[in-house]
Amino acid sequence: MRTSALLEVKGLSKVYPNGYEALNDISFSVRGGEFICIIGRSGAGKSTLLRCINGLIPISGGSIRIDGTDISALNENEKLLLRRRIGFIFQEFNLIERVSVLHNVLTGRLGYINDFCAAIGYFNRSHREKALWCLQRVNMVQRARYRADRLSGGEKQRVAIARALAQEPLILLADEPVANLDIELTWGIMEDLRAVAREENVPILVNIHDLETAKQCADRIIGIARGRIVYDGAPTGLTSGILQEIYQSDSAPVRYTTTNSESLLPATSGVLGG
Ligand SMILES: Nc1ncnc2c1ncn2[C@@H]1O[C@H](COP(=O)(O)OP(=O)(O)OP(=O)(O)O)[C@@H](O)[C@H]1O
Repeated sequence: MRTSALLEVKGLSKVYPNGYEALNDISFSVRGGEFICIIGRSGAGKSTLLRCINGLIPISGGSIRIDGTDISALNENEKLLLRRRIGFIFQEFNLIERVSVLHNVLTGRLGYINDFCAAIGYFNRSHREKALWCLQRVNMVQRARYRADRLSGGEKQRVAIARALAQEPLILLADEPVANLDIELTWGIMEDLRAVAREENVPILVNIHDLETAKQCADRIIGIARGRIVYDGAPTGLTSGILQEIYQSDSAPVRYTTTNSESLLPATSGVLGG
C-alpha cells in the first residue's frame, strides 16, 4: 500500500449559490488501497463531497489535492485531464444502453486516445485488451459482446466498475453504487470494489446509506453530519453515541451565508438541511 496521501482534503467548505452551506471545514487524507465508506443522513453532504473531489462543482474554501496536485490551481484543460484519472461510479450505472458492454468499457479509455480516434470510435488493440482485462477483473468478460441494456442491475454496476478501472484511475469515487441492488448483489459489488482497492492500490470512497454494509465492508468509515465530519476511523470504533451524532434528526441549524448576492434566502440561520 502506498504510504503518502493520494487524496488530501483540507478545510473544505462548499456553499451553494443560494447561500446554503453544505460542507464546513472538512479535512481528511486517503492513501492508496484504502476502502472508505462515507455515511450520514440524507442531506448530510455526502454527494456534495464527492462532487467537489471530482471537480463537478467548485469548492468555496479550503483545498483538495489529488496525487499532490491542488485542483483549484488548475486551469480548465488541466482539470479535464485530471478528471480523466478520477473514476466515478453512479447509482444509476450511467451506461450507454444500446451499445455493447465492451464499447461501454472502452469509453473509459477516451482520455488516452486522440480526438480523431475518439470521433470515429476507434480503439486499438492495446485499448481493447485493457478493456477486456477490466471486464475480467469483475468477472464480466463473458458478457463483452452483450448489449448493455440486456444486463441485470448487478451486471450493469460491474460494467460501470470496469469502465472506471479502464480510466486507470488515481482514485475511485462511488455515489450510492448499491442503492438499486438487492442485498446479495450489494455484497458482491462491495466485495468487488474492496478487491479493486486492495489489488490495484486505488483508494475508493463509497457513499452508502446502509450502515450494516458499510460496517462489514469498509476499512475505514467517515461519518458526516450537517456538512461536518463527526467520525473518521475504523468501523469498530462506531459507538452508539457516535452513531446517534451521525444519524440524529434534531440537528443543529445549518447556516446560510449572505456572501452571495444571488441568495434567495434570509440572512439569518435556521433551516435544516434534511
Ligand atoms: N445545487 C444545490 N443548491 C442548493 N443546495 C443544494 C444543492 N445540492 C445539494 N444541496 C443541499 O446540500 C445538502 C447536502 O446535499 P447532498 O446531496 O450532498 O447530501 P447527501 O448526504 O448526499 O444526501 P443523500 O444521501 O440524500 O443523497 C442538502 O441539504 C441539499 O438539499
